[in-house]
Amino acid sequence: QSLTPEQIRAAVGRVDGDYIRQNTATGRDWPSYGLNHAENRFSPLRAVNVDTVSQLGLAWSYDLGSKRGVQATPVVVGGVMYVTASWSVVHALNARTGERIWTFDPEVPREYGEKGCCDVVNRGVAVHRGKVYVASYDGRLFALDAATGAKVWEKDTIIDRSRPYTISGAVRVFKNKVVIGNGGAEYGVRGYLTAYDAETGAQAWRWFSVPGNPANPPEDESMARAMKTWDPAGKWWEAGGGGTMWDTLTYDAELDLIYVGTGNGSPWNRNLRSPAGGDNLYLHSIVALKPDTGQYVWHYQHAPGETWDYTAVQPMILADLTIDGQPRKVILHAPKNGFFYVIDRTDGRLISAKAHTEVNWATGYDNEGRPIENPAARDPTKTFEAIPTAYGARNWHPMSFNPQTGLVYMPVHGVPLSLTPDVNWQRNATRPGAFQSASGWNLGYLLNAEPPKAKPFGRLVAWDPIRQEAAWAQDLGGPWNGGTLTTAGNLVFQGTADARFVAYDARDGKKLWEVPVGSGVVAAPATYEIDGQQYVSVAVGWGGVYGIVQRASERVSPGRVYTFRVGGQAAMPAAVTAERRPLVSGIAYAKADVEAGTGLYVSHCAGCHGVPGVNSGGNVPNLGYARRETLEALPQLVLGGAFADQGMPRFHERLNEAQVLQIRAFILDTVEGVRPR
Ligand SMILES: O=C(O)c1cc(C(=O)O)c2c(n1)C(=O)C(=O)c1cc(C(=O)O)[nH]c1-2
Ligand SMILES: [Ca+2]
Repeated sequence: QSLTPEQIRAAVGRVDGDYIRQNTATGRDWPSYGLNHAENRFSPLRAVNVDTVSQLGLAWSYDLGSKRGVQATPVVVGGVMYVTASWSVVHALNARTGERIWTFDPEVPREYGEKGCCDVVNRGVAVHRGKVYVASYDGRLFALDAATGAKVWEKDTIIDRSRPYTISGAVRVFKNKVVIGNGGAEYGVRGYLTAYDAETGAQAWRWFSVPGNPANPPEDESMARAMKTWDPAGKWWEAGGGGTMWDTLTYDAELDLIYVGTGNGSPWNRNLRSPAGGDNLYLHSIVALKPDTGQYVWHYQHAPGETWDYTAVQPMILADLTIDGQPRKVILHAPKNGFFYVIDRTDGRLISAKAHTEVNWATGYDNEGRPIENPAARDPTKTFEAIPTAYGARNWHPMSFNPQTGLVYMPVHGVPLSLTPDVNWQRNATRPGAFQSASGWNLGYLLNAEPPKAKPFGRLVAWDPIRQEAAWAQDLGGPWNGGTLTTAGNLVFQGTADARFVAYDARDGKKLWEVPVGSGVVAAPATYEIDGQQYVSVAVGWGGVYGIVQRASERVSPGRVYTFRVGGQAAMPAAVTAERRPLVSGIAYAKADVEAGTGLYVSHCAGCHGVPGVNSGGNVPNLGYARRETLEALPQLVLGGAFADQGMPRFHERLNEAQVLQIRAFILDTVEGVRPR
């Protein structure tokens, strides 16, 4: 049952692009993040199917030892599973038994935690010719020996260490090149994608998604063209411009192109970034590049002049569909902005775009493939409650496409947020009331300065991309549910925010099976076969940008991989439940401090700790429910760096004791406002 290093080396040694393509027919392994290069997450395995799914039982579980978000899709080859947990730690497991083979910890300095917007997460590894590749949160890329976890090479992918670049995304390997982007556009960075030789780590190419300083020559023609779509008066290059490529990436072997989705602008607010307007290429676009050189081929920009933290980085799927009687090679794409896009991947032309949920920033698309905008959506003087919000109608949670049913299975959600133009924005200035500005955020908007009116929701939607309409939907109660997997057994698997793992009939959405798991689930499941037995695995661990501050389940177990098979008999691990504490009370505060404390809380604390007392917190505690002793000692804890090992900054250079007491006054006063009487 146990695997020797020789067996592992032989199994992973075989993996390359051809291997991944051949595996598409059998689905025996799960050799890359989205299963195959099309990233459709459709497994041809059918031993687990609508008739047998009710017999699924636990085969094994494995404790990842993490307390923050777990977003990885496990990669499984030849009976070995590679899965990542928070802080970019890699675990190699025997996929038959759950036994640990090795772990690799890149030892991300915990003070790096605040340099990323959205939790210290990692979406997974790539494997190729005997190596495992992972990118760490602090931007280093590692090649590891698949059998031992020993480091083969390491590269610093960050071009400017004075900027808060981070990496959350899963690495991909295409044509013997390791490709990785990065994040940081909430802070102010210039997005780029880099390819490295898989064997040696030597840099092969780099493509920037937005232009740099116009005083310097553009890197290539695509940058020369892009430059004309930005107003130099905005000095966008000082704030980096954004366009970070922090998630989706696919390879089209047929057309020999890679497709990458780009992110939002830095700062968010275009009126400040590029005052004269302009499309601001290549923000919020899908860009086709040549895999050998990184050369630009075409782009499609869904949201010209992006200004709402909308991003095109949400997972793409490649498919061949018959549309109006014609066979079409398409990209299926449902980014944050609420539309579902079908794009011709031979030339980047829009075939169709349809709102799949409530949308108020645009009413539809014109014949040129441009959105018809609602003018209020970028009014420089008024608050706009964009729908969807920056949390997206969808986010990075992977969707799947089942060619048998013709349906795309996507987690859809809404988290309300209002945007008020921040006319006093100054780059990198810490300003009370400017969200997370003390950590270096550069938005150019105030968040929720006016309370939003929308209500949060979450559902699983089965979308027909040809008819551009929903075939069925399941209400999931609240936002931020896991990614999906679909199979030839006509199943859809999804973990939920309220800590369940569920299987549905892919045809009609009927719920067929569910099991409680140890915490809310955000990652997508994987399935594979070993010795004729089909397994279904999901990495569980609540987190991500919404999960930091809120949760939908009181189960708060550490990150864990659960693996199921028909007839599995293992005992489910006991769940850890959040300690139920009352709203904090019994501490005196000065009412006069509340106003100043509100501004400081928003600029220093809100991004991780949420709004005190309105909910019981996410994977970072809500201070409205803190122990009294904690709040009594708040100045020492905050200024002394008591939680530095968990990623909380030591604030002694940013705050003084009087200011921490102002923050505490805000916390306590907010708690009084929500305390039931
Ligand atoms: O602009 C960026 O560079 C960037 C990076 C990331 C990231 O790397 O995780 C996220 C976002 N933006 C973002 O807007 C967002 O909603 C988001 C959610 C998450 C998450 O892991 O839950 N990451 C990110
Ligand atoms: Ca962003």
